[in-house]
Amino acid sequence: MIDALGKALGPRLNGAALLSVMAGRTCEALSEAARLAGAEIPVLRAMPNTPSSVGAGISGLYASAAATPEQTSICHDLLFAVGDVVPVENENDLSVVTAISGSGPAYVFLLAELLEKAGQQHGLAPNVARRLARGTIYGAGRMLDDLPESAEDLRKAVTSPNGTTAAALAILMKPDAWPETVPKAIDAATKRADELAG
Ligand SMILES: NC(=O)C1=CN([C@@H]2O[C@H](COP(=O)(O)OP(=O)(O)OC[C@H]3O[C@@H](n4cnc5c(N)ncnc54)[C@H](O)[C@@H]3O)[C@@H](O)[C@H]2O)C=CC1
Ligand SMILES: O=C(O)[C@@H]1CCC=N1
Repeated sequence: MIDALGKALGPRLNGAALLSVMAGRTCEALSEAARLAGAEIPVLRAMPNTPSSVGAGISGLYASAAATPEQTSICHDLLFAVGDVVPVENENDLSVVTAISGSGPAYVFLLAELLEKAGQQHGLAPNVARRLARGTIYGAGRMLDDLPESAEDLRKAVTSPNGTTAAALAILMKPDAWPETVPKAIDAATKRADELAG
């Protein structure tokens, strides 16, 4: 697709910079595609995420050496219009950025799905379970954003001694549960981003 796009746009690209949001595809491969299409242009790569659609995105941004500070600044501002921007110095880091924040909303949505289903299995009406699951994730996200405490400290503050949270976390924090599966999932997504480089 990028090759076809290059062919169509090539002659008009000179003087421009290319900001790609494609997972995996490297600046070098994109520069080469543009070069084949007759344009020598600097390439920058961003990894945004879907919360950008509600102005709450977070994007990793990498500028190849060929990009000018002005081009980098324009791309930063473009992404900043829909959320926060984290510059990365090494292009390779975009793979783990993709795994954490690019794909990350899906992990949170999965948690929302599972909380909602569990609530229903315990007899809550679907709309009640849905409101509770979504409201909880929204509120916890707000706390993470607004408060200076670490995620660990916020978790501990919810966990009353010998209470309900401790009972749930004893399952989720078993060594072969989230502490093992979350890093494994991030490894798999990072590896896939590397593979998508081609
Ligand atoms: N979905 C996400 O949260 C994010 C996706 N990306 C990147 O955005 C890109 C698109 O991802 P998605 O939107 O998830 O995929 P998608 O498969 O949902 O959307 C791709 C769209 O491109 C269209 N398309 C495919 N080939 C085409 C062609 N030759 N000419 C014109 N249109 C064509 C398809 O019909 C489809 O509407 C990928 O490179 C992905 O890595 C980046 C950050 C986040
Ligand atoms: O799933 C994907 O490959 C893309 C990249 C990040 C989010 N969606």
